[in-house]
Amino acid sequence: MIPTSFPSKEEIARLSARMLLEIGAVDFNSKEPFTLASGLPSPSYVDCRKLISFPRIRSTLMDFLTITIMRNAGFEAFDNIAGGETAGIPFGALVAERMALPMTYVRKKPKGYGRNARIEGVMKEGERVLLVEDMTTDGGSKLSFVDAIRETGATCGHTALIFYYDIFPETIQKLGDHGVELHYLCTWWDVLAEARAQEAFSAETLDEVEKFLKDPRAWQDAHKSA
Ligand SMILES: O=P(O)(O)OC[C@H]1O[C@H](OP(=O)(O)OP(=O)(O)O)[C@H](O)[C@@H]1O
Ligand SMILES: O=C(O)c1cc(=O)[nH]c(=O)[nH]1
Repeated sequence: MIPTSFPSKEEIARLSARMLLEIGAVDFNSKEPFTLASGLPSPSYVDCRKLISFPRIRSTLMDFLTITIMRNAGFEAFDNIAGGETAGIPFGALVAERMALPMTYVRKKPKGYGRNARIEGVMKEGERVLLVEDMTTDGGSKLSFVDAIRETGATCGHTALIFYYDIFPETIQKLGDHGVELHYLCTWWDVLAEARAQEAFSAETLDEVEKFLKDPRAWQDAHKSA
């Protein structure tokens, strides 16, 4: 069903951060950092894939994402919703259902056999495609997905996701230079504020994470061989 009530951006961010914390989708470990898709280390990791297993939270967040897309980009702005392999696919399906639009998905790489496609489902020339993903760190995967969509002759000027790192200042610029606008529900700053309010992790852990969030490149340089 198409959502018709529009909570404020701030309320959406606060509630989304709380939901991610409540289901244990947020992990902090500065002693054994996570390796990101970019290959770089991080003391924090958000696993939005877990959301699909929690129907109440999943449904509320997908309503929030649909509202955010319509409020920011327009109510009739898209013809086709594309999920990014892998984590973006279920969210793409859930948003497409809410917006009553066709759905497709984009592979990270051509399949290698069969049609050797990167786009699955039907995507037509001239269609306005919204790329739906779970999250973005530095936007690298989004550029590749958008390029695959554009190769079909469709247009793609927007990507919508649940979680945006918001610590690499060049991310929005990089996407903007590629003609892509970013829409999201919450960031590390929302999660950190909520984690502090709830005392969800030790103060020492949160201080170390904040150090990373404030200067991620310096933190990564110091932990590259960790
Ligand atoms: O490159 P960015 O735009 O900053 O986003 C980071 C990517 O990392 C995750 O995917 P991952 O490579 O872990 O694959 P998965 O979706 O198959 O789990 C996530 O789903 C994003 O696509
Ligand atoms: O950049 C990534 O690979 C990444 C970071 C993160 O916090 N969560 C995730 O699923 N991927």
